[in-house]
Amino acid sequence: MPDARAHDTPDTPQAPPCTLVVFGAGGDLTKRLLMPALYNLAGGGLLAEKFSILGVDHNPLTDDGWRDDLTKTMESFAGDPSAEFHPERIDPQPWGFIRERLHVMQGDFSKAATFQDLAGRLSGNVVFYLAVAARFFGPVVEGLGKAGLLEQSDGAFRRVIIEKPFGSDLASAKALNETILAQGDESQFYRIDHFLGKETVQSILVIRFANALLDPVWRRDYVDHVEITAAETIGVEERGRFYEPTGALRDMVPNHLFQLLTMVAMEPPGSFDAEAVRDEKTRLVTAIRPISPEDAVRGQYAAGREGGRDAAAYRDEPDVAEDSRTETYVALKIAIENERWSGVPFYLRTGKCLADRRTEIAVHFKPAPFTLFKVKEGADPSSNVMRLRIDPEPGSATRLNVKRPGPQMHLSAIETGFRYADFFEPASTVGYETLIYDCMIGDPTLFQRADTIEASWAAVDPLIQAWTDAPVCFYAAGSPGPKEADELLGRDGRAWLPLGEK
Ligand SMILES: NC(=O)C1=CN([C@@H]2O[C@H](COP(=O)(O)OP(=O)(O)OC[C@H]3O[C@@H](n4cnc5c(N)ncnc54)[C@H](OP(=O)(O)O)[C@@H]3O)[C@@H](O)[C@H]2O)C=CC1
Ligand SMILES: O=C1O[C@H](COP(=O)(O)O)[C@@H](O)[C@H](O)[C@H]1O
Repeated sequence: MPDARAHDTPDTPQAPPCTLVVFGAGGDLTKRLLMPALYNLAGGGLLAEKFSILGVDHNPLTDDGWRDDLTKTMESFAGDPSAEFHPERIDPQPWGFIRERLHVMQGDFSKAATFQDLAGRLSGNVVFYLAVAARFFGPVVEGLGKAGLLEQSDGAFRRVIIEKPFGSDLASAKALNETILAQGDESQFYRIDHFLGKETVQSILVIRFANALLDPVWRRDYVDHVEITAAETIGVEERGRFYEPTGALRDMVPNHLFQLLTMVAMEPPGSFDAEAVRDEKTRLVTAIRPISPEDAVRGQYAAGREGGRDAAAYRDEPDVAEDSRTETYVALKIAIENERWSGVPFYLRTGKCLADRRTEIAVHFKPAPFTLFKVKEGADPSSNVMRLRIDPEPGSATRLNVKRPGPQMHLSAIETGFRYADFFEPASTVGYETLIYDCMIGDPTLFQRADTIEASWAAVDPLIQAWTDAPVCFYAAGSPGPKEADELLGRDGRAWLPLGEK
């Protein structure tokens, strides 16, 4: 069954009628993520009868051909646990709803004729989805602007969803913002970060601000340090061409990891108004002290063992140079210069081909102040750690000390927590449902504003500059990462939570 749990509560209104124009109709994102998301929205009854989809691609597709291709792809997901989206079966009703609304036109993104052609076909509300390589973001928005397709008249909206990566450094992100904002207003542009479509990421603000138990201790007086991990077991697979000039820092840090950082560290906004939330995010990112190369580790996977099999080195992957210095791993120590977090280090790590697939935030609290329970030298009670688990098993776990049963006052550290799956039905959503729906209803809360993106690039720019031609530290595929990353925390008398263990 399609699953639009995020929206299928009775008070969730249907999105207004609109045309979704998908640039990159024949692409991977369209097949693997956009179509499942639309299917789920249709299943939740959240798309209007007058909703339609118009694909644009330079490949010669026909309406029937595109419909058949997408039907086959959707059906191939059913029951395939390796697919991002794998319902038990594809329900013909919502898929039929989407299928009959699919239309496609051939067009080159770099040709003005494509946009003139589009202008002849569109009226009313339109969301343009740029499921295209980043080099086309600027040209497509310029094409739309010059053809008058971003003019909002007679109460109709024209909005543009822009995929990632948004720029490759501060200068390019600024230039891209300038290009797009010359064609329309900030309120028309929805810069996507798919981490914000994850239910558990959105839940961080609820956990922080809706629990009186946590809110007062979420600050430097009680928090010792925070770890943010986005570890993957997969390598770059077939994406070497994209990954070589990109690397782990650009691919994951100023976007996904900083979004997690803002959720866990921002001040409470005055309201859940989109601009109030985004103002606080920008304020937080702006408070990051420029990251010094001494507080950063860049690694690259060498050959190793992963999942009981030999795993290739990054340099042996397709489309990767044999002497590549692109990093597939980053570890950072970040300082936030504000009243709440001054003196509390935030350690971030992300990488490919690691020992574990895990996205989580671990808040390490300071030790209890009183040593009443210090049983013997070196046997202090463990510090409390609250782990907000995002992937692969959403939930949370908190380490507490309890008395071990027995005549003596001996302590044990236990973990108490919850798994979303124990309380809510498992979702087969892909995360893009929320984002597409929010754009249709004009709610930009979960999208990146121009100033947040620029502040994020500004924070990592010193590293990008310092790392041009810098060597990488190697780590074996399937390992927890380079030893230099352990030393980064070791210098501060701390250690990462181990990867490869629960
Ligand atoms: N795929 C994914 O899982 C994810 C992708 N993204 C982002 O989404 C965007 C799209 O990615 P993805 O779907 O993988 O990209 P693809 O290259 O698979 O899709 C782009 C589509 O546009 C077509 N195209 C290329 N050049 C032109 C042109 N000049 N005029 C018209 N059509 C053209 C391509 O055709 P052809 O194949 O012939 O070149 C292809 O069909 C990127 O920005 C990516 O970073 C973000 C997160 C995940
Ligand atoms: O955007 C990206 O994210 C994925 C990781 O996302 P997840 O939702 O699977 O955790 C990463 O693999 C990819 O390199 C990056 O471009």
